This record gives sequence, C-alpha cells and structure tokens, in this order.
Amino acid sequence: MSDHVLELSGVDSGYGEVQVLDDCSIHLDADEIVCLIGPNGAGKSTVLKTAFGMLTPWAGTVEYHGREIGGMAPEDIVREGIGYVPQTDNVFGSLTIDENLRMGGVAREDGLSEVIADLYDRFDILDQKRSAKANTLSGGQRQVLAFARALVMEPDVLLIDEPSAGLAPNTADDVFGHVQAVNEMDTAILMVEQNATKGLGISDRGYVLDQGSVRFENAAADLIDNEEVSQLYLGG
Ligand SMILES: Nc1ncnc2c1ncn2[C@@H]1O[C@H](COP(=O)(O)OP(=O)(O)OP(=O)(O)O)[C@@H](O)[C@H]1O
Repeated sequence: MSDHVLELSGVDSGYGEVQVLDDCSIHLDADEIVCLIGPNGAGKSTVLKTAFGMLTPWAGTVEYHGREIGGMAPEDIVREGIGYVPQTDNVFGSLTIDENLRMGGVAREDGLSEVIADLYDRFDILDQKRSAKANTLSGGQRQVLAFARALVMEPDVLLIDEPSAGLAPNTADDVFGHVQAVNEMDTAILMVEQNATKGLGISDRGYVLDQGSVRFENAAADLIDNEEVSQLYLGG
C-alpha cells in the first residue's frame, strides 16, 4: 500500500501497436498540484488517458489510494473519485451552463442540486450565466465550466489536459488562478501544460516527460532553476 492518492508505476502504454509510455512512474499526493511538461508527442496526454482508463496499461500499475485501477472503465473511475478535463470538446456547446453541470453529475446518486449550488457560489461567472448556452462563453469561461463539470462528482483527483491551450496570456493567467482555486477545494491536480514555466509556476512538483519516459522529477521551483531543464524544455 502506498500513501499516494494516485500512482503510476512502471507503466507502458500506447495506441494499437504503437508504444508511447515506457516504464513511466508518476505519483500525486493529497492536495498537490503536479505539472507534466515535455516536448510535443512526449506522451503527456497519454499519461492522463492511461490514469483515467481510456487506455489500458500494457505493463505496470495504476493505483488510486493504493487500489489498482489500471484498465478500469472511465465511468467507474469517475465514481471512484477521479475527474478528467480533456483539452478540447470539454463542454457541450449547445447546452446551457446549468445543463452542462447537471450532465456532469449523471453518475451521482444524490446531492446534485446542492453541489451545483456550491459551484455557483464559487464560480461567479457560471452563476451569472446559468441559462446561457455554453458556446456563448469565452475560451477562459468555457475552461471554468469544464472544471466545474468535473467537480460535480466531487473528485479528490482532477486530471487536466493543457488548461491554457489556445488562450491569450491574460486569460491563461485567470485559468491558472482557477486551477489553484480548484486545488484549494481539497482536490489534488495532475496537469499537463504546454506553457511549462507558468504551469510549473503554480505547481508543487513537476515531471519532465520525453519520449514516453520521465527524464526529470523535482519540486517545481527546482525544475525551473535546473540549467538542463531550462535549456532543453523551457526555452532557455
Ligand atoms: N489516438 C491516437 N492514436 C495513435 N497515436 C496517438 C494517438 N494519440 C496520440 N498518439 C501518439 O502518441 C504520441 C504521444 O502523444 P501525446 O498526445 O500523449 O503527447 P503529448 O506529450 O501530450 O504531446 P502534445 O503536446 O503534442 O499533445 C504521439 O506520437 C502521438 O502522435
């Protein structure tokens, strides 16, 4: 039994015959924000997909609170307490904000109205636009809705794929602020981020992934200060 909330150990994973992750070991502790960085195609999104049961590990284990979940179906993993916010198509544009949140809770047995009311209290922008269609939201607001949709299940782990993708710098900063707010709701976050410096800037720890394997892992501030990491992965 490990104390980690989420732990991938020695994971190989991929698509069809194509191996992407190679002996990949990554963990997340309660209340942490952990950032995965690395070049395009390194396998960062594949880590999240393997943790969320969208891919079955070929080797190694995925444990949630010390229990093996590798290869479990995503709908069961959601019930266990892990949420996932994909990079794209993470809200239903033709549905209202309220409908999106209710859809996020279809797997809940009770307490849906209460948890949605709490989310409206926390995220003012959603409260103001309850009846608006999600496709009328700005990119940053849409990302907040995507986080809130996942939070309806009250996960203690949230996997977030590139929250700042396609956003202007100021909007990206707002979204990173919301990531921190979500973390303060006792949710540990494993986040993939293309904007490595900013992603590490709000994180406790980080991993540099390259060609499917972990090249560096450390406290986020130490990764930013690491000469080699900076040269190779943070644009010098
Ligand atoms: N559905 C898929 N089928 C086949 N190969 C895929 C699929 N999705 C991703 N890959 C391949 O797996 C490798 C790793 O992709 P992944 O999306 O995990 O990378 P990443 O580190 O998240 O990079 P990026 O920033 O480009 O998203 C890439 O070579 C990619 O082409």
